[in-house]
Amino acid sequence: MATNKEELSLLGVIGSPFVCRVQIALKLKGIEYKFLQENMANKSELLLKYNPVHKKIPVFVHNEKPIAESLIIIEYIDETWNQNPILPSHPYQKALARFWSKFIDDKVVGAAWKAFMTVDEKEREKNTEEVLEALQFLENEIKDKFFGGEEIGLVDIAAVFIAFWVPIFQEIGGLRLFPSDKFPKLYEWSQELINHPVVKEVLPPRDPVFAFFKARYESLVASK
Ligand SMILES: N[C@@H](CCC(=O)N[C@@H](CS)C(=O)NCC(=O)O)C(=O)O
Repeated sequence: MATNKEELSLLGVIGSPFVCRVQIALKLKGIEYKFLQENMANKSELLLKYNPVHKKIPVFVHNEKPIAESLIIIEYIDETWNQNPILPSHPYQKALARFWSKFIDDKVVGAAWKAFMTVDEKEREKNTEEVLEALQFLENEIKDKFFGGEEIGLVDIAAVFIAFWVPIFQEIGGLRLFPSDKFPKLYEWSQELINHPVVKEVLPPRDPVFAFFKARYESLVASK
């Protein structure tokens, strides 16, 4: 547990899947922290100071020491606070968890975003195909309730983007990014995840997130 001496803060915005990942990890550990709301249209001095390389959120700050990149932050949290482990202890299982969470960032996040944020039909199709191909690997990978087994682990946290954000992009963009008939196991997993009490508490309310991305999509369509 964080002691009184620890100063913990998280720079982020509500509605970011990467920030949400860190919030899930902190909640699973039962760690209290201060949430510092960032303004992405006018990034704060603090963000530029703490993440001068990427200038992105989330940034987790532990006693004035900043850490960037959601998956790296989660590993740091897991190594710093032992309760409710997020990564497996066995080196091989740990390597697999890292492999699949990186796979989600490399193969799903970018392609899903590109499929959604374009009006070019060819781009949509190409990126949708990439997402479907990647999701098939994940569909084959689920053996238990969660990727982490009976409990939520690193891959589940990384994949919250698939469970919560991808269906929003799918609906707004009229895409077939995450069809439940094609990925029944992944769909069932996604429902378990978003209804898990910890995740449910941390997830942003769907309606404003939906409205935010819809407005972005409509302005993209209008600009073409
Ligand atoms: N790989 C990073 C991605 C973080 C990211 O893309 N954050 C977005 C918000 S959702 C951001 O800060 N964007 C600001 C920018 O690109 O200037 C992570 O996992 O933390």
